[in-house]
Amino acid sequence: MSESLAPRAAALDAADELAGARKLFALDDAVYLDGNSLGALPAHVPDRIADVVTRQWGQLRIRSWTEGDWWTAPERIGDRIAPLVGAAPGRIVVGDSTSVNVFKAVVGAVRLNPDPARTDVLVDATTFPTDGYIAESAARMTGRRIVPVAPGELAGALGPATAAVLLNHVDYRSGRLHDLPSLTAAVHEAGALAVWDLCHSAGALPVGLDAHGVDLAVGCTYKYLNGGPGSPAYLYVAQRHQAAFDSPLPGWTSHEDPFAMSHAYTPAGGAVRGRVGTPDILSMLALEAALDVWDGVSIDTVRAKSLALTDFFLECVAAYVPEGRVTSLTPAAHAERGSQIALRCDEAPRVMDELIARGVIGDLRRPDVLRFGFTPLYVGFADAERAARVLAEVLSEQPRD
Ligand SMILES: Cc1ncc(COP(=O)(O)O)c(C=O)c1O
Ligand SMILES: Nc1c(O)cccc1C(=O)C[C@H](N)C(=O)O
Repeated sequence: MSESLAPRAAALDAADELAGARKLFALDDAVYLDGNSLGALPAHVPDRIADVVTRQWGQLRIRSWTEGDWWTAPERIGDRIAPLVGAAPGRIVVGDSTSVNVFKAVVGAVRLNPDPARTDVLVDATTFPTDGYIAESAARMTGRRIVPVAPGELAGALGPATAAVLLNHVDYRSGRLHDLPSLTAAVHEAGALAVWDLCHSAGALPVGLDAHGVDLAVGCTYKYLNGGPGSPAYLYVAQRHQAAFDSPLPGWTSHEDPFAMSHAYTPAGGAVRGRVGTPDILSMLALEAALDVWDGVSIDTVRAKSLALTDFFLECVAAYVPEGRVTSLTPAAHAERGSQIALRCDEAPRVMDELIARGVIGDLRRPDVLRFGFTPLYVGFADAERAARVLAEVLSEQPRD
C-alpha cells in the first residue's frame, strides 16, 4: 500500500463547511456509505414523532387533521422539497411510493400528449426495475408500447412516434448522472414529454426542474432526503401542465372539495391533483421533521462536497487497492457522476460482507457491484479514506476468484 492519505483526509475535513451537519444525525463509528439506499436518521426525528403519536394522535385525535395541519401535509412538505430540486412552491405533492408516482406520471404524460400517432413510451434501458415494470403496464393501459433505450442513445430514438420518455437522473447501479437539461430539451424537440426519476439525485445535487422545463418528475425521500424507511415519495407536475394533468388515480383527497363526498369527480387545482387517498401521516411527518437538516444548506455546496468526496475516495482506492481488483463503473467526469461510486469486483459478495463486518457499510448489487453512496451531510473525507483502506485490506486477504 502506498503512503497514507489520512493526513489529507483530516485537512479536507477541517476545511469542510458541511462538517458540522454530521452531528445532526444519529450515527455510530461505522462508515455509513448506504445513504443512497436508506438515509441516516436525523437525531431530532424520534422526539418529533413521539409528539405526533402521543399528543397529536393520542390527545388531539381527529382534530389533528385540521388543527395539527395533517390534511395539508402532502403539499406543505412538497414545498419543503421543492427548493432542493429547483421547483417553485405548488408543484410538488408528497405521498405514495415512487412506484405509484411513476404510474401517475407516465399515464399522466401520455394523457397530456394523446395523439394516437405517438405510440411509443421510451424508457431508460438500465432503469431501476420498478420504473420499467410500471411503465410497461402504463403503456399497455394507454395503448402505447415501451421502447427501451440507453440514455446515451436517446437522441437517435426520439421521433414523431414518441409520446413520453421516462429517465433516471442518476443510474442506481453505476452512479452515472444523465444530462437532464439537454435530454429534456431533446425530448421536447421531438414533441414528447419528459418524466424524470430523481431517486438518486434529489438531495445530492442540483436538479433544476423548473429551469430545465421538466414536465413531470418523481422521487423517493428515504435516500438523500433521510425521510426514513418507506417514507412517502413525491410527484412534480410542471405548472404549465397542472390544469390538464389527468391522474390515473383520482382519489377523494385530490377532489376539489373532498368533504362534499360528491360522486362526480372534479379535480383540485395545482399539485393537490396528484394526491390519491389518506396520507400516511406518521411517515410523512417523520419526513417533514427530517427535512429540517436542510435549513440553511445550499444544494450547490452539497454537490461540491459530493464531488470532492467521490474524487477523494477514487484517489484512495487507486492508492491503496491492489491493481486490477476493482474497476470503477462510475464515470470519472464530474458532469456524469452522481453521488455514489460503484466498483466492479469479481469477489463482490464476499467483499461486501467483510466490509460490513469491519464497519464499512456499503451495499452489493448482484452479481459483482460494490456500491458506496456518499451523503455529504454526514459523510466526511476520513470516512472515504477509511472505506478505501478497509477495502484494500479485505481484498489483500481475499483470494481472487
Ligand atoms: C431509481 C429508483 N426508482 C424507484 C425506486 C423504488 O421505488 P419505491 O420507493 O416505490 O420502492 C428506487 C429504489 O428503491 C430507485 O432507485
Ligand atoms: N427501497 C429499498 C427497500 O425498500 C429495501 C432495500 C433497498 C431499497 C432501495 O432503495 C434500493 C435502491 N433504490 C437502490 O438503488 O438499489
